[in-house]
Amino acid sequence: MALKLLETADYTEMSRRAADIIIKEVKEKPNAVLGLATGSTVLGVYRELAADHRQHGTSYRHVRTVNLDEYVGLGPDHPNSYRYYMNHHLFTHLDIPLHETHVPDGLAADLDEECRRYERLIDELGGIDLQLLGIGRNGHIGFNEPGTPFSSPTHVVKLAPLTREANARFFPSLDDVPRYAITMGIATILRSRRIVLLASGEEKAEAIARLLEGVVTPDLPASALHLHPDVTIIADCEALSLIPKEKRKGDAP
Ligand SMILES: O=P(O)(O)OC[C@H]1O[C@](O)(CO)[C@@H](O)[C@@H]1O
Repeated sequence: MALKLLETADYTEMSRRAADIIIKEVKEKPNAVLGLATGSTVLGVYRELAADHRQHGTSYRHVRTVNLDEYVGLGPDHPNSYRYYMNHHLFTHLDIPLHETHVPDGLAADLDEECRRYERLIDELGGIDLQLLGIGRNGHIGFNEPGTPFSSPTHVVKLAPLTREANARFFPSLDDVPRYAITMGIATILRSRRIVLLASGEEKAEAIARLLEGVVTPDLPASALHLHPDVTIIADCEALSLIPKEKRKGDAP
């Protein structure tokens, strides 16, 4: 199945287009299950959702959310935990009940059981209607690093050096970046009914070029998306800078 590719002029337009898709989903299905991501790329989307909620009153009262991942060892009060990030950047700006928002528990005593609980939770919610994804420079989605089997459910992962280095900008030093995380697996992500992947900036150009080459391999975790029937990639010019112009419109190979 072909991935749909939407090129945008810049980060702002990328964020607006993604927010529009989410807002439409929530209007059509007020109790939608949204799969959410963290990182820098999606921040603009969350700003757009917050602004739309303030200005137009789109309601999230019946929406449920599940986040992709969380660092092992960081709790909700830690400013670098993904739970803290989500509360701070999105949930407190919407009318969504906090108990309907879910992030893996990075402090769980039994991490394997936490992974199993998270899988059960997603099933009990009825599955993910719309999953938002960023992409790592090495092509990771969630924290599924190169080599992760496509059949993987939610699991504990040892973070790749490149990922720890890329995320060190949020921490006092590289040493403070956790070495492990819990992440939805690739199989978990692929069970979502619809997927929207965002990419912005030149540092993502290589990963996007490899993804659009169309080779499906665990060396590039995002390439698993070629196996899904409904994926839209929204990428700005810089993220598409390694793709010839004539190949940037419509369906990717
Ligand atoms: O948007 P960023 O900060 O480049 O991160 C890309 C991806 O990496 C992660 O932050 C994990 O490292 C994902 O959650 C995110 O989608």
